Amino acid sequence: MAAQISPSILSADFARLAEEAKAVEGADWLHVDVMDNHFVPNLTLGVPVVESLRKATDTPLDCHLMIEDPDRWAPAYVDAGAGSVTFHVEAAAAPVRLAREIRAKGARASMALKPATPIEPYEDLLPELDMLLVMTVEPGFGGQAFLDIMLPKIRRTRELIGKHGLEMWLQVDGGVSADTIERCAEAGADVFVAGSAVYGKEDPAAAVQGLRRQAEEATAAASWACGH
Ligand SMILES: O=C(CO)[C@@H](O)[C@H](O)COP(=O)(O)O
Ligand SMILES: [Fe+2]
Repeated sequence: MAAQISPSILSADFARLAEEAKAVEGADWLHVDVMDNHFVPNLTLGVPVVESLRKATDTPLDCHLMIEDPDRWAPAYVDAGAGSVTFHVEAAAAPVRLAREIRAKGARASMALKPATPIEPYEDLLPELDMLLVMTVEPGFGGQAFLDIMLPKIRRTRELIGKHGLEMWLQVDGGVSADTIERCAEAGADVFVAGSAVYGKEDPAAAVQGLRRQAEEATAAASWACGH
């Protein structure tokens, strides 16, 4: 699968969200960070904003829920028009039931791991998911430095996906930029969230294309992608 870029609107101007969403058309996804000031110490947006964004752009919405009780709220984001819904395993009471519900409602189901959460206890859940998100910063804020110490977890997750012969995607989120995206791709990521590295640039659409090119070149040279 080709590398996919998902610009995070957390780094956009919230007073001009429709324009900012249009500024990255050509991206594979638009990453929407939902924060509730409980699961993370920051507050962003909710279902009504996602409904409005859905009407403002043709780019599919990749909703990253950093909220408590995703079991209750995640289905509402599918109804609001999200094409992919990511919940945090640390917050979910019943991750398998929730993933099945998201899929049954017609969206891609994805599960996120904070930096201190290992992948190994969740190996058996992977077939229930369309994507696994390895956080490469502590969730809560854009513009943080990439955590290199997450690279081994990305590698181990890619190995598990290969071991089970799954088609699922592996997303990285946090500090992904022109300086770090190649390391992520080499380690096995194939969906890249980038906030400040896209919206912090003069030409966000060109930044998306540049990141995609770098990721694709690094993937082509990576051993995990041989035969893909
Ligand atoms: O989920 C989060 C932060 O919790 C991210 O999606 C950030 O919005 C990414 O921003 P950058 O680190 O790329 O600036
Ligand atoms: Fe995110």
